[in-house]
Amino acid sequence: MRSDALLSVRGLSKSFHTHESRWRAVARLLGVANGSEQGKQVLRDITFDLLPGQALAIVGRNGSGKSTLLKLITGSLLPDSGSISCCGRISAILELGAGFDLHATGRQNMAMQAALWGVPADVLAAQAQAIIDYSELGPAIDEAVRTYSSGMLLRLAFAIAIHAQAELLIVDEALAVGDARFQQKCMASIRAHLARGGGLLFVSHDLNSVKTLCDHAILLDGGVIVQQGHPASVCDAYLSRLLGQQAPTSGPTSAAPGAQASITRLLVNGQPQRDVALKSGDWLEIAMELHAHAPVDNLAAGFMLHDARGQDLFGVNTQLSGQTIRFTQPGQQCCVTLRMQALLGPGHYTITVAVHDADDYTRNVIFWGFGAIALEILDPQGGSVGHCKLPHQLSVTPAGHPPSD
Ligand SMILES: Nc1ncnc2c1ncn2[C@@H]1O[C@H](COP(=O)(O)OP(=O)(O)OP(=O)(O)O)[C@@H](O)[C@H]1O
Repeated sequence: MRSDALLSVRGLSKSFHTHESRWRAVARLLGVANGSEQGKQVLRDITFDLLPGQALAIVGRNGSGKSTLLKLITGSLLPDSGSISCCGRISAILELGAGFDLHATGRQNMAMQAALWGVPADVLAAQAQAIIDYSELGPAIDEAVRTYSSGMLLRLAFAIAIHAQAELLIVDEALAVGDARFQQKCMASIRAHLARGGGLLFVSHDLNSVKTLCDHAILLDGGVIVQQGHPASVCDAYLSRLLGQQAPTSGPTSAAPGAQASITRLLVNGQPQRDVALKSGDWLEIAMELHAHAPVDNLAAGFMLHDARGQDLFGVNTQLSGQTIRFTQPGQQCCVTLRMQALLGPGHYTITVAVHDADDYTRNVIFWGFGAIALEILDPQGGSVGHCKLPHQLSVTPAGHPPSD
């Protein structure tokens, strides 16, 4: 264990004994029966540390064990083996509404939840109005929680969790139900919590949120950690597994084994280059040549621009622009060309290139080049900040005299 860790998880394993007899459960608890013999093992030998100020994402497909891991950490489940140590209090939003008494009001639930997380009564009394204001629930705070929408449940749950001033905040999927403005407010509060040296454990299928919020990620598959590291590469590895590919392809183009077509050439501004530097406002051309190995219908070729954290900024594909790629016999070829004006702020970007089934990007994946092209935008003129460099006019005129067109 790292001495500076906020949360330390070592060799954690968990099985569920769904059809276990009472006698066998007793024998297992007494250590005279092997727990893994009969149970379904959902987590195996999980080890990681979470440091103060760190935001750690756990990603993985449905059933990979993410929620079980969070339940072990919050103590609502017990592990078969391994240890968990946390230097501080934990506040968690696991399933929205879980832990709330649906017949009690928001205000009453606030008091019950705070007590559950060990918030002292005087701290709660001092914080109560701030929690209510933060939730923006207004008079609904005195209505029964069973009448709340999922967005209102999130407002209450998050307001309580963030004001509990726990060292470790755990959020499982919940933020997705909030409206955009409340989500941004949650994100800002989480960042402030991290800046104060708190930790975040974040489970989400929304990879953009993972990449925006977290600085480290763990990929769970079949109950084991299969990769950990920078969120962008862990998210790429996760998508790779979902798409049935071995590993992210960031280098030269390659065809998936047995694919009905392959990419024979990928040119960036007419060159077989993978790194390109442009001035803001320059044009970028990506040309991709496809070669059929077998008849195939209904393919789409697409491009996604990401920022330096891997977050999606702009995506386009042939299906979205009403064009279909179809090969009726082997040997046929086509070229897909994207011309795009780089109306971008200075910085580093990547572009993912993919060819897949037009209706379902997880099917018939011919090629998926994560961040296949690295783009640097140079902007000697400056004049604005942010990812976009939109055509604009900014003027100062005497009051009452709007600028003329
Ligand atoms: N109480 C339980 N009894 C038996 N099996 C369980 C129980 N809870 C979870 N499981 C099983 O454990 C496995 C992991 O479930 P878990 O909910 O942790 O996955 P997850 O990664 O959070 O999935 P999702 O993304 O769908 O929320 C699944 O196969 C699930 O069916």
